Amino acid sequence: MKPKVIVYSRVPEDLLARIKETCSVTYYEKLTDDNHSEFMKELTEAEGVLGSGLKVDKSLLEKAPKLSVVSNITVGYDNLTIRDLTECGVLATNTPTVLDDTVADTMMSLILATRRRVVELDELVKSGNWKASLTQEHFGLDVHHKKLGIIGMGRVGQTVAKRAAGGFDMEILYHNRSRNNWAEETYGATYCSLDELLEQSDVVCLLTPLTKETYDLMGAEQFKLMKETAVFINGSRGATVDEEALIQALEEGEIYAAGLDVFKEEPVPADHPLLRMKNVVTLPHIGSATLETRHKMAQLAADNLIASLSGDNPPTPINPEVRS
Ligand SMILES: NC(=O)C1=CN([C@@H]2O[C@H](COP(=O)(O)OP(=O)(O)OC[C@H]3O[C@@H](n4cnc5c(N)ncnc54)[C@H](OP(=O)(O)O)[C@@H]3O)[C@@H](O)[C@H]2O)C=CC1
Ligand SMILES: O=CC(=O)O
Repeated sequence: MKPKVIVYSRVPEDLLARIKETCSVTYYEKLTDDNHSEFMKELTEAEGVLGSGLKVDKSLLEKAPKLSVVSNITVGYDNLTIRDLTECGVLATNTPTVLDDTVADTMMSLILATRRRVVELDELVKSGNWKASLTQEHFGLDVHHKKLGIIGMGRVGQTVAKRAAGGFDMEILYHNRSRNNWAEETYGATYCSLDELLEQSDVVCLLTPLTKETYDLMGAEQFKLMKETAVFINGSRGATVDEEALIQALEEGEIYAAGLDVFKEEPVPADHPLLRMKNVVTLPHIGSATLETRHKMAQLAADNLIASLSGDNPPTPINPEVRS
């Protein structure tokens, strides 16, 4: 008999068909209040779940006694309490690497948009307010030959460094808990303490996972260390930033601008103060959202699910010790 799985996010048709070859699938394009009770009922029989964002911890695992794999269609896995999954013998998988280039492109777009005021100037032109040659008050700041500080020099961070160093002649600084020799040798990246990075960078790009350690990593103290001409870019998770402190830093001119792909509450409420600021460029958490990359991520998630359920080692496990 085919194992029962729940796919709880929208996935491309060809991949859904592939999963159906080996699994009996209950499919929800997304989880809503309307399908919640049906989903919870299906979960009691499910051996696998695949999608993005479902919070999985002990309380959910108690209601899913047959579950053996949770396949995330994301690289970040702050929605999963890995200790609980491992204790219950449930494999967790994610989708690293296949999205690095696309997410790095998104980060570059936020860097360029904030420093060169792309969105603000687009609005000026479209609103009919371009009446004469622009003067200094509308000029932006350079990106090329500036210092880029990457907090979280991992797979995505390195891919941003590649673009910034190779294409924009930027000098790369970085902060991790441990040294990244490869980034140092390949991109000439310099390891710094967090404070040094904040003090020296013209662009600060946050790309750590969300963990207990990185929750509110950027707060009032950190923004005060940044240059008045520096921009802050967040591609990690909204909860790595104290948004009140960010608003204050922007209002008081402690930093020049911010580019945000992620927010503490998503979707961000329409009346959020950050959305009223000209020097804030926002995106709706679409770092990896191109058709090509989202297909690759869903494919890897499907490979992880199918391999795990057939007793094979999945390509990208988070807690492989479950199988040893
Ligand atoms: N906006 C979007 O759409 C996307 C967002 N993301 C986010 O980006 C994150 C990073 O992805 P990826 O690059 O693949 O992950 P990696 O694990 O490859 O890189 C994460 C980096 O963060 C560093 N890090 C972890 N904890 C800390 C800390 N407390 N202080 C400083 N540095 C830290 C790690 O180094 P060390 O261990 O040495 O500290 C590592 O270099 C994801 O977890 C996700 O949250 C990813 C993809 C898309
Ligand atoms: O936020 C996206 C991810 O893949 O993580």
